[in-house]
Amino acid sequence: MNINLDTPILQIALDFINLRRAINVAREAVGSGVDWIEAGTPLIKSEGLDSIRALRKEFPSTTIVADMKTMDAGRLEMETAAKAGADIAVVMGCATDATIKECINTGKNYGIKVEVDLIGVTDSVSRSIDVEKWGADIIGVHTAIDEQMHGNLPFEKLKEICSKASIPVAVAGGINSETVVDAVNAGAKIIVVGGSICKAPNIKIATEKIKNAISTREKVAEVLYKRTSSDDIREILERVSTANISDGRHRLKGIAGMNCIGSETKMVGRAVTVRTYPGDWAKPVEAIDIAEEGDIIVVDAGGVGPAVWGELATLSAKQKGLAGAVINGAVRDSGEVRELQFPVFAKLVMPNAGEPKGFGEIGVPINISGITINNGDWVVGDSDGLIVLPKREAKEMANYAMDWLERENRLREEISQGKTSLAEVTELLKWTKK
Ligand SMILES: O=C(CO)[C@H](O)[C@H](O)COP(=O)(O)O
Repeated sequence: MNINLDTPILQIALDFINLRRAINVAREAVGSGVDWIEAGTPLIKSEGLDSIRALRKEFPSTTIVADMKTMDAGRLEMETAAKAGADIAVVMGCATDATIKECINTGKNYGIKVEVDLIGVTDSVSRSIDVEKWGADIIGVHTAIDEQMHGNLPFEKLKEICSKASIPVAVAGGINSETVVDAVNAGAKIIVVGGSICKAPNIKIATEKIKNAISTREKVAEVLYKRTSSDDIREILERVSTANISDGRHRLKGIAGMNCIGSETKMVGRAVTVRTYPGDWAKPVEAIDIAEEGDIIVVDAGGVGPAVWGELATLSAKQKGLAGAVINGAVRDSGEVRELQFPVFAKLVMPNAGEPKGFGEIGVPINISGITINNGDWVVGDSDGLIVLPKREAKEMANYAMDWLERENRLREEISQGKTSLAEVTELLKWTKK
């Protein structure tokens, strides 16, 4: 095959574990303008090289890329990919020189192109020069999905690598309809897009958006398929659910047994922690004045009454622009609190308050239902309950949560479009433990 470099090529990366889902998405994407199809590494690992055979059969005239991510045994892996029907196969740039050379020679022997993926390579510019010298056909500039969760994108070295390479450069790693323009402007000839097409509820619209951005070089605004690199994660946390955050963090435990008073249950903010004693409402109320706009007062009053929070505290917190309150103890005036439409999560509701004695502390680590909360940690509440994001890990947790939200958007669409079930769509039984 010859690679036509006149216009950038759009390659879809099918990062599914399930071949049937992958083929359905590929069908829609190719029909909407995707040029090349990549069998993603998770697909090849879960369904084997049969995934390449199936794609070849389904798309006889489309270029198929096998993202083998070869690290060793270069000859065998390139040979089997070629025999399964791949046109291009991928070896890792961080593999040994011997493996990369073996892949390139095998590619030449079997008539497939070999791409060297520079994921994780420290000196990616000099590695790209070396692999071109050895006869590689494509250089892949790539930011790993896991790295994307820390806010990294593949553009840092892209321009320099493109300017030095005389073979095509492919770029991958969280490309969406905005960043694709940066990729093309930097000189990338092959644009690899996984999530922002494969997780889209509407594959046609998602593909066309990216195709348009490539051809016009104008960014098409996107709210999903973005990862934040800053600590200002409020916008993401307002979009995702506590379930998304939990799933993204390997089913992280939330705080159970706290109910929200009122219908306004979504709450996002940084914790101002308060440790007090049953019924002593002095420190919780003092904390309202210390807190800043958007914060959440999180009180540990031992999980028992009398009440340490009520209508007037709620009104004060609302007026100050706080985002909510969590009371591991009791709340009163629930009717009035509800009317104020301010999220207050509490363990108990009772009529009697205690006295403001002034014991306890503000801004100290507290523990509610086995979950530690430090002052400044992010807290998210919704109709499922509460979840805490430790401040040092919050950015990454928010990005993973967003990824889960995007995946569920796609699954929801597949379930409703196919009038089928979650088990059916995901082939659940096939992928459960044997
Ligand atoms: O090879 C991959 C991961 O190693 C992906 O296929 C590639 O990163 C494209 O997917 P996304 O656009 O979701 O980053």
